[in-house]
Amino acid sequence: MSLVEIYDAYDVGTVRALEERAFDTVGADALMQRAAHALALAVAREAVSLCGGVYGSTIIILVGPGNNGGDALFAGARLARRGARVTAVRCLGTPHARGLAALRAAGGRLIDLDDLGLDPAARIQQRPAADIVVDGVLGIGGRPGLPEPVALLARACRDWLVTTIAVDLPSGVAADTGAVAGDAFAATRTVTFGVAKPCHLIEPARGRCGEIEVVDIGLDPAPSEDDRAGSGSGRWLRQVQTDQLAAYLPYPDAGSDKYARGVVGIDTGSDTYPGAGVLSTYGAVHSGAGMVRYLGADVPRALIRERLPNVVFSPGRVQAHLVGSGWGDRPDGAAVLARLLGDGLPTVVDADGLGHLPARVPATWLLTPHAGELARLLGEDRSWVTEDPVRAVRAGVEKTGATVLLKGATQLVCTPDQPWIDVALPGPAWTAQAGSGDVLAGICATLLAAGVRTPRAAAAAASLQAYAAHRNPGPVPPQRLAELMPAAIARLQSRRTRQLDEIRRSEWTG
Ligand SMILES: NC(=O)C1=CN([C@@H]2O[C@H](COP(=O)(O)OP(=O)(O)OC[C@H]3O[C@@H](n4cnc5c(N)ncnc54)[C@H](O)[C@@H]3O)[C@@H](O)[C@H]2O)[C@@H](O)CC1
Ligand SMILES: [K+]
Repeated sequence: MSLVEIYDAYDVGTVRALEERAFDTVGADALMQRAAHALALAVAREAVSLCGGVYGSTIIILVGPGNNGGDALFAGARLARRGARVTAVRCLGTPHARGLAALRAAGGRLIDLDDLGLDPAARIQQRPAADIVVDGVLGIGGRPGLPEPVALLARACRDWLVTTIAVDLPSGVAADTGAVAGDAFAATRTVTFGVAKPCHLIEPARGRCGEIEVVDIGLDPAPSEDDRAGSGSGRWLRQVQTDQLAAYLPYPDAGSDKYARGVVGIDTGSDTYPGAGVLSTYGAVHSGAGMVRYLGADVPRALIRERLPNVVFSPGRVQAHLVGSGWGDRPDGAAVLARLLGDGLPTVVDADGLGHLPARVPATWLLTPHAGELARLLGEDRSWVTEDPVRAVRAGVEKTGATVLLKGATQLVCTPDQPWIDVALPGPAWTAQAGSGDVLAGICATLLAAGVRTPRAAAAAASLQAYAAHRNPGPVPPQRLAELMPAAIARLQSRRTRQLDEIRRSEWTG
């Protein structure tokens, strides 16, 4: 998956509300035909690249009992009319009647899943005999998980790397949470309709989607508050784009001094865990702070003094605080946080600091837990967080009043009184390593000290780290990745300059 393709995602209830409105204006049949048309085009493009054309390509259409299978069957009919050899495979229940009739009329055929000859006892399944598989088993009406032997087929397609195009979403993933409870299809490409759904943005489901294509079938792309409220959960996720990241970062101008860029006060690390203090300070220093004051324990202090001569070690004016990373069991933790609460400054609380939070904190405070830390904060199991990270990050905000950045494969930012949840740019898997979170906390604090609003600072910091990691792939240690941050910021600044030039030009010509 490339860095960013899609922007807003809505839960199934909201999508259903949008569809209801479109039924009234365009009609259900037209919606399905538009979906089938877009799907057939995507499959045809794949057939051209794999087989040199649609004519003569072999396509298997996997169909379930709902409209997802209907989309797939109508697309199969279009492809059969262009000379593809199309076989539909009945996977669950009774296929969409009109879709099946259209496929048959175009020369396609229907077989049962048993006819594919999968053997549950075999260690290695036969390769499904198709150039392309279209997964129309389950869409937004699907419950997570796949019954056998559909699960077996999903595994066979995945193991043989069969080019698989998912209709709306890969069957087996949970549309609203992004969870993958059991087996699910792993698509090469997912063609989704109207708007994206949370599973297209949240891991592990996102990793099953391959390239994602959102096609316009006539749904309103901007649901109203009523559409969202009607859905019960009202999930609205917004994927940060690289252009937005470039616009969110603070850049100094000729009149900026160190206070305009921001002074960060850091009390992280401990004599037992000095590395966290060093790394969070690296993060702050390399993401553009005007000045960093390190006010933590002696051992990290000595290490920082050796490595970063620009860091100041005396107390004084600061514009944002960062605490908690690598504190370990710190007896005065609660007292430190209570004192900071009185300061009224934006404050990042990371890692061990989260165990000392006052009952309520302002939304200018940013908590940066990973799944285990958020679970502890909420008195839940870690799995409660990972099975539905959107629910969990919202619960974190409700419990504390703070803005919460939930770290992990997908990084979510939730803040009080904002109806959507920001999804940071996805980073490469290499960023999952000890120390990444400490560096990230430092970047967050720098952006807060520069005056960036807390939720925006959190989404931008997490996205900046992912962006830098994408530009420097491989097992780059966190301190080195911090050192690569200036080049990433410079690149984003050039991008921002180009954006502003374009805006000015269009204003002149427009
Ligand atoms: N509603 C609309 O306006 C449009 C819907 N479209 C398509 O329709 C899809 C939604 O259609 P449906 O609501 O019919 O839902 P699905 O096609 O997702 O299937 C729901 C059916 O599958 C069964 N089922 C669900 N999970 C199961 C499981 N784990 N094991 C066994 N059976 C299971 C359900 O009992 C139900 O019968 C969308 O994803 C999209 O592909 C498109 O045609 C575009 C327009
Ligand atoms: K599907």
